[in-house]
Amino acid sequence: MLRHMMRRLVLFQGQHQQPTFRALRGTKMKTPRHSPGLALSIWTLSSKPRDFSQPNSSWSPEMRKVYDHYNALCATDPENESEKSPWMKLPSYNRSIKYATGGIHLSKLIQAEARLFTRNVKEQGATFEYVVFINKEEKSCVCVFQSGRLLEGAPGHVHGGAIATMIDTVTGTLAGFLSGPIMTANLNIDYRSPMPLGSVVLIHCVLDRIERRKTYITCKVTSADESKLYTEATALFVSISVGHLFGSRS
Ligand SMILES: CCCCCCCC/C=C\CCCCCCCC(=O)SCCNC(=O)CCNC(=O)[C@H](O)C(C)(C)COP(=O)(O)OP(=O)(O)OC[C@H]1O[C@@H](n2cnc3c(N)ncnc32)[C@H](O)[C@@H]1OP(=O)(O)O
Repeated sequence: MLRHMMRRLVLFQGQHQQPTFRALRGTKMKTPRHSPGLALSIWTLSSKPRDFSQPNSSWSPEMRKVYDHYNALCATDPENESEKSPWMKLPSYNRSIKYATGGIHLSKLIQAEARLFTRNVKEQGATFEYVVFINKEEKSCVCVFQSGRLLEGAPGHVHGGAIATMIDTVTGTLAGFLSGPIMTANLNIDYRSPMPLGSVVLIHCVLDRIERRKTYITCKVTSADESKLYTEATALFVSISVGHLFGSRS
């Protein structure tokens, strides 16, 4: 019975509205009989995932203002409907695997009820509040990020590891958007000035270049008005087969 249910699972990538990783290398995939939202769940969690990129009451007026600005850029101009905006807002879920088929490693992951690191605290505003907007034409993205009280490092300021987490997440999101399944191979960070805890910052990322399996992204973190530079980074992502995550190197 369990095996039958497992076969009906489909692998999801959290940052995209549509399932993108349809197949694990070496495993046969079946389309679920029901739509993902209606499919039987083998765990007790809601089958309708929460989109964390929606505004919530923990957001400061500044966070909301910057979000509204980029969200408006995503809208199609009503006077020129044939021209689609290059901007799009990415939805964000707290689990990358929702319905998946696979072997023992994958079922262990499910049993562990894995959650995305940046979205695993229920209390809104306590840790990472962020939304990523991608510009498809420019191969760039901007993330609006509000740090919460549980991310303190130096007194009153954001922990360097939390900043690195956000840089990895946003550069990785852009690299994944452009190149498909990837993993971080290298991340270089220069912390230029301390980031006040609770502040709203922008994480700007742009594609530098793609060489074979390597996608290079550059990143700058600034204040919301872009007058202050907090952090600079470069990141290298290497394209992988999804099987790489489950022990296969093919
Ligand atoms: C399916 C994934 C996506 C899931 C998304 C789910 C949705 C979730 C939603 C939202 C998330 C937002 C996004 C988050 C993103 C964060 C991602 C992470 O943090 S990943 C965790 C940290 N990273 C690791 O644990 C990697 C560990 N390392 C490895 O597995 C391997 O070393 C790997 C894959 C990086 C490369 O191994 P090889 O065997 O496949 O390939 P080789 O041949 O070694 O390298 C290929 C090329 O890359 C260069 N290279 C490799 N590592 C390098 C390095 N450290 N520095 C410079 N070059 C390197 C090599 O020299 C080679 O270059 P030449 O093609 O020959 O020119």
